Amino acid sequence: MNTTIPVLTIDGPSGSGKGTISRHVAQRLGWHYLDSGALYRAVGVAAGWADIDLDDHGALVRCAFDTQVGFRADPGGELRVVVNGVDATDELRTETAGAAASAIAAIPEVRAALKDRQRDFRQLPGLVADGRDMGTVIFPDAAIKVFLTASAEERAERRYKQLNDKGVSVTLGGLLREILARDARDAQRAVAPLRPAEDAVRIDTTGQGIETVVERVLALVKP
Ligand SMILES: Nc1ncnc2c1ncn2[C@@H]1O[C@H](COP(=O)(O)OP(=O)(O)OP(=O)(O)O)[C@@H](O)[C@H]1O
Ligand SMILES: Nc1ccn([C@H]2C[C@H](O)[C@@H](COP(=O)(O)O)O2)c(=O)n1
Repeated sequence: MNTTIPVLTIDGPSGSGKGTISRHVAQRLGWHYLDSGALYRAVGVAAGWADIDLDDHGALVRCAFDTQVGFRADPGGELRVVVNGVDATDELRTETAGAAASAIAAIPEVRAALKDRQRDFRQLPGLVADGRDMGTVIFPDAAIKVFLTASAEERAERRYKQLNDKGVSVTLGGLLREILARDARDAQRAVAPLRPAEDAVRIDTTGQGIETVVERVLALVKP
């Protein structure tokens, strides 16, 4: 593992703002960005395209090894995710894809299959990596580790607004149930469960705007 390249890990539960904050911070620092959840989502979506049953662990592990995932910025600077040659960005962001990703992420061999791919993102001048186990398993030597939280109610409201803005019809109650179910599965699995690294700085973002949180994280990098 290359330990000379700086890494900032940002872990936390669904809707805590990991992706948003990580992208802003990476941009401000001029560092690379790893959306590790997109890899799990991509495998889940690719498995769906191939009609693989979520109980067929052997086929899911092969799918994790075989699925090609590419990241590229569109002309507006938005990150697009290409799965096996298909732009799957919108499909990856659905709650169905999130739930499938959470289910396959509980399979230890799937996690092992994706480990090196995540570590390959560690490139100069530095990396901001977001997920569930960035600080605990993938980059345990990271210099700065953040664990973002927010109340489940606020996370559901954020997701509700995000989906409403996209014209997706959902209910707040349904989103809250999905978030709580995903939190429980991600935190209770046997391997690499969602939890803060012992040396992580915990930031509760409830009631805090994006800019405030970005500045709090940047302050850890440039004390
Ligand atoms: N501090 C914040 N205050 C208000 N809204 C926020 C904040 N952080 C993120 N958001 C909004 O909440 C929504 C979810 O954020 P984001 O997708 O970054 O969360 P996430 O933790 O990466 O979720 P997931 O794990 O499901 O991918 C987005 O619409 C984002 O703009
Ligand atoms: N490092 C990671 C990243 C993601 N997962 C799993 C668990 C999540 O519920 C799911 C989707 O992630 P998201 O895009 O919402 O960040 O993928 C994981 O286990 N480990």
